[in-house]
Amino acid sequence: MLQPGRQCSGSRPLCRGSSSQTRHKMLGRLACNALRSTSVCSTLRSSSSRGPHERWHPTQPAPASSSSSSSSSSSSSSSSSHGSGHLQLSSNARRCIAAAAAAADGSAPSGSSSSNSSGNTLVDWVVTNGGSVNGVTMANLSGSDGGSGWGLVATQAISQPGSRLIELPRACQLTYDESSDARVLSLMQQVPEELWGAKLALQLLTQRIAGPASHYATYISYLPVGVSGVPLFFPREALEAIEYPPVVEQVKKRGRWLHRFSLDVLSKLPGTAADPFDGVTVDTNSLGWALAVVTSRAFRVAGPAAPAALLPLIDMANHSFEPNCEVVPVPGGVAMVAKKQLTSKPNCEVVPVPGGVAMVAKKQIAAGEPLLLSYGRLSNDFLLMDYGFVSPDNEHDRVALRFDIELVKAAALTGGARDASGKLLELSAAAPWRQQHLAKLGLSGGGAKQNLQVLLGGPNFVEPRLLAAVRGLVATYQSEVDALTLEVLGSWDRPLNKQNETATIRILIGMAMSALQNFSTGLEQDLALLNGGSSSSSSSEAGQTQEQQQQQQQQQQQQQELTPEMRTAVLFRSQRKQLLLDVISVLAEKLKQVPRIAGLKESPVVAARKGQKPRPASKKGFGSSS
Ligand SMILES: C[S@@+](CC[C@H](N)C(=O)[O-])C[C@H]1O[C@@H](n2cnc3c(N)ncnc32)[C@H](O)[C@@H]1O
Repeated sequence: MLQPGRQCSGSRPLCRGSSSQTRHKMLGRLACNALRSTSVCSTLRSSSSRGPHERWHPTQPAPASSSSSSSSSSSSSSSSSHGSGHLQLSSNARRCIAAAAAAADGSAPSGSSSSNSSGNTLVDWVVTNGGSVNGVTMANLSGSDGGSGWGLVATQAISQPGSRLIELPRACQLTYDESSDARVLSLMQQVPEELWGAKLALQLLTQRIAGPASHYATYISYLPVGVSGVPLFFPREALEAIEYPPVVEQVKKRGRWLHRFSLDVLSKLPGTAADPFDGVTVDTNSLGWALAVVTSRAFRVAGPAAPAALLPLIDMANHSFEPNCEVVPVPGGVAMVAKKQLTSKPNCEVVPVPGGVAMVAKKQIAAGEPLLLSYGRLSNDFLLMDYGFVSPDNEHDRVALRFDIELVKAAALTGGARDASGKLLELSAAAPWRQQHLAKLGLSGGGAKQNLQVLLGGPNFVEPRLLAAVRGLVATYQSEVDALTLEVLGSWDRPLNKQNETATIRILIGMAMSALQNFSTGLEQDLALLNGGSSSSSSSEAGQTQEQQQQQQQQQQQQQELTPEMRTAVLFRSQRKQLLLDVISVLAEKLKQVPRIAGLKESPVVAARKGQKPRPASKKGFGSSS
């Protein structure tokens, strides 16, 4: 599932992240993940090492490789100086990219020799192309804004919320519409709708390959060489170390699509009339780079149905959940333009001018303060997959579980759930009314409405749908469930009865515990890894053999040498565990409170046993039934 990019003001997220590292290492990893083929991996892995946050440079090859001997129009250049397995570039591609990079003098924040030293060129480019930049500059904030790489900073105090800091007319946005190259549009039609980022990636690649001829050459020279934090480029061991199937599967799916599309579609283009890439073969690596740039930076300015856009300069703003800026659409206008035939009467006409976008201040901002945007209310899954970082204490974070009745049954055992007579609960969803209940929640019955992913975390700690499902499964009688709306069943305020609520909470605890058990390590071990192996569990114990001690030392050394990707993977999974533990502790507290809930009745079974007349389930106070 790809996340839609950021939208303007208030709706979905807008931008996607970047960071960088060695391009070829990254590309090799992408291919490895996609192909799982040692030979291809080792071929692509031969790489030169580059520092983080590097940008394209005149001496640096483009992320597009020649089709080598198979391409008629892209005669292979001499092989690269980076080693025998290095990807070869067509001389055409080299020329283009070199010139594109030469169009800018900017540099990457790492301060490496190949990087731009300022963002002035990009600022100038925006202004030259009809945009405006007021009191903003690009800066390497070295993480002081909570981000990484380039950031934006206020050069003067901004006293008025709503002040336009950067304005980009349509001409400054890298996007596509019906007037774009028909060959690119035709390629885009072969991209599945949910991979919206890949469509814009194809457009980005045409501009990249066009080199200095591209209107966007300056902007492209500021794009990161690699997007290292994004798991699409993780080595296999780091990807597996994430240990969280919703992310790992999605990353693999993206990798597989990239590989297939480049092989089945893009590799066949050179030499044909359908080729928009000037004879340059766009391979998995090139497409992967473009996709990662788009998913980490693109904005969906015109809503999820319209094409995404790259917004030069604005996309240098780093993310915060408490941003001081936002991106808003600027309404279009009209312009009076001369007709082609000036001799005709009238010789002028009024034409609509499409709207642009602006980055505006949300609040007062002091001079020197970083300018930050929210990329959206994203869980760490999406921050990691699309932007390559995770946010600690992310209130939008959730852990996704797959709803499966067998897992719920196991969770009932793990959580020690009991039925109204005190016996261990034996759940069954077999009764038709239970199936209907689950189907109403989209958790059974198949069909388009089925979505088996349920979430833990967030303000309710448990997705209401899951709470409603479990309460329904635990209920003894159909009438208990039928009497209530799904909304009521999914609300913590409206427990069914004491026994049902107790068993429900125990099952939910059991689900969270089972999810924790799916990880191969505990939270403590992860924290120790992140802290360089300094946990008490890793200290030498008396009575250890020499071999054991050596092994332990080796482990500690590995811990200290966590690669950046491994570190990200371990950090991510440790946060999943922390979230699950938090959910368990809140649920345990709720469990304690059940006997104290004022007015909460006994289950009909217990009530009957105690000789009370069971009250019929009532809709009173619970809203209308659906
Ligand atoms: C739209 S770009 C922002 C500009 C980017 N820093 C650059 O150097 O080009 C998004 C990328 O910036 C980095 N980034 C942004 N906000 C961040 C944050 N809060 N923490 C860590 N990295 C962040 C990530 O690499 C992300 O993929």
